[in-house]
Amino acid sequence: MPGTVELCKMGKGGSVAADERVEAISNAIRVIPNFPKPGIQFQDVTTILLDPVAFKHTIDLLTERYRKLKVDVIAGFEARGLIFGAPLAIALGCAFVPLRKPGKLPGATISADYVTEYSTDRIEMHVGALQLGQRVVLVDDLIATGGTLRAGVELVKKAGGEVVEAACVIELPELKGREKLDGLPLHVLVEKEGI
Ligand SMILES: O=P(O)(O)OC[C@H]1O[C@H](OP(=O)(O)OP(=O)(O)O)[C@H](O)[C@@H]1O
Ligand SMILES: Nc1ncnc2[nH]cnc12
Repeated sequence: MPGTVELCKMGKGGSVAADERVEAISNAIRVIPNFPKPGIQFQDVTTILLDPVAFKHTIDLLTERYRKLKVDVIAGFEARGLIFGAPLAIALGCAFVPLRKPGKLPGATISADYVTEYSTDRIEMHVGALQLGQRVVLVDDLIATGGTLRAGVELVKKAGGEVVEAACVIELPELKGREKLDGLPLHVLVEKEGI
């Protein structure tokens, strides 16, 4: 997979080199053509979850990166960002804030609308989930057009937090999502073709 090694120069990490771990993660991702719409190459991360070694490599690589930064909060996007974000927060010993689809959070919320590769949607965050000035890393499984992450940045800013970086397991570079992030650092483990 071109580019994956360069995307993940961690120095000394676990006992397995970072590039080998990235390759194991990349190999564990299943591609489902034409889901949920014709023309979409769906990058299915549920097959990472079936492989405990690849799943652990994913959380370990992200932990090694964010242990070095001062991070107060990991914010993960429903649905698949919750899967990777929550164990990362545990590993870092910091708070986890879920960013959820409309109507799912029971308390008062703030929201931001966005457009993805195949849908229009909204994310919500609980009022009071973030404290003023907290340093936040946004986590999702994948960046495509960048609409979801951009909405996450908007939400964190509305709540008075500071987004330090965004982290995704997968980037679809052809969809140029990075360009929507206005220079926010984006850390990805694997690049894939999405269309
Ligand atoms: O960069 P973007 O174009 O915004 O697309 C990326 C988003 O799309 C997918 O979620 P989806 O909207 O399919 O929701 P789901 O995880 O609930 O299925 C993916 O998990 C990201 O959250
Ligand atoms: N190609 C893709 N695979 C998986 N999730 C996605 N979200 C947006 N585009 C996607």
